[in-house]
Amino acid sequence: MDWTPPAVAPRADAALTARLRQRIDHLTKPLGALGQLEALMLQAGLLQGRVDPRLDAPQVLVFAADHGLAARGVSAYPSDVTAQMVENFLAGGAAISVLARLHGLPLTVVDAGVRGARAVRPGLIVRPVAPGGTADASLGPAMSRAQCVQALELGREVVGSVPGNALVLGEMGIGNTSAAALLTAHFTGAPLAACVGRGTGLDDAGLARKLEVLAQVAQRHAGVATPLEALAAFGGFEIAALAGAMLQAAHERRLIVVDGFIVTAALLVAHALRPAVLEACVFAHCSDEAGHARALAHLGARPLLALDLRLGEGSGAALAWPLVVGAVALLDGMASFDSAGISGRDASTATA
Ligand SMILES: O=C(O)c1ccc[n+]([C@@H]2O[C@H](COP(=O)([O-])O)[C@@H](O)[C@H]2O)c1
Ligand SMILES: Cc1cc2nc[nH]c2cc1C
Repeated sequence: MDWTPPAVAPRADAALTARLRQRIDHLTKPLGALGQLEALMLQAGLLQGRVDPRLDAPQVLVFAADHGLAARGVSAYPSDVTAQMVENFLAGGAAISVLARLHGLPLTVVDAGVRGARAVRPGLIVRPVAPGGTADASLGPAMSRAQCVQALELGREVVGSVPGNALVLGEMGIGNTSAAALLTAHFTGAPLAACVGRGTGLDDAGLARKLEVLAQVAQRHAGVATPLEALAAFGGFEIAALAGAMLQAAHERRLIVVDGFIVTAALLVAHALRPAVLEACVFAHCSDEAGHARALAHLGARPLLALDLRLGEGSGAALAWPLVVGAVALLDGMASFDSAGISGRDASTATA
């Protein structure tokens, strides 16, 4: 499949790493006492190429699309809910709407292929790759090669159209834990059964049926070779757009706050194409959905939170956002041992 991802070069800057480490270690706290936030400080500084990273015009982007495979009864909810939730996002009543408002983050919803027609409004980008969503992956590829490239490019363009240097990414799409499970099994090598979960809340019988259907889909597409072939085989448009968005964001050295299972599945694709995309990624939480922990382990990721969330729509990433803000603010605003006249560790050994 012909598509060249944007360049995402790894940046191993030993001098800047040493300066950041020095700065972090001299803040007025016991060495290492800010734990994972110190790793975040270092990451933000390296990403931006400066010892004093800043968060500028952060944005929430939620990519939405429908899945043909939903017709096979793999979700606890009907596909209609995708379009209905898009309206809820825009009306301000969804979890992500509340959290984005709370944190002063502009929310943009991207219709990458949600069933039904909708008018363009502020906060909504309508760019369906196919108006009805993806095709049923149990019958053939969820999307054509051309559609796959179109969705990847959509994600890139959306990122290019919004300001700022940090993105909180989410998704919405009934059936998309199925696509995410298939992608996770494909990219991590974990057994499919370990990657398939209850999604929106299937009962035991529903989960067994979902696993049966997904095993057929995996079997049908067992020959997929490249990352883009896997993405096209399993879908969906919102996942492909997210992969494109993450690659573009990493290319521009924007910070990406990764939400749950589905956004991480999109990252598996992006990572397979450009491994250095991880340098831009902050992992918000470990979802309750089976398979997310596998994907995170494959990426060597350590998420900030574990709240048993399984909502999606960027809600976990928005909940973790204040931790990112906190880390950057602490790096910027805390006094150093020298500036505050506080005795460092060396003083205790000197008097011992
Ligand atoms: O982000 C997650 O980890 C997550 C886990 C389970 C479900 N979801 C959300 O639920 C929808 C997909 O669930 P399902 O059962 O329809 O495949 C989709 O809109 C996701 O945003 C999201
Ligand atoms: C109501 C509802 C809200 C959601 N938000 C993200 N996925 C969702 C799935 C459902 C069913």
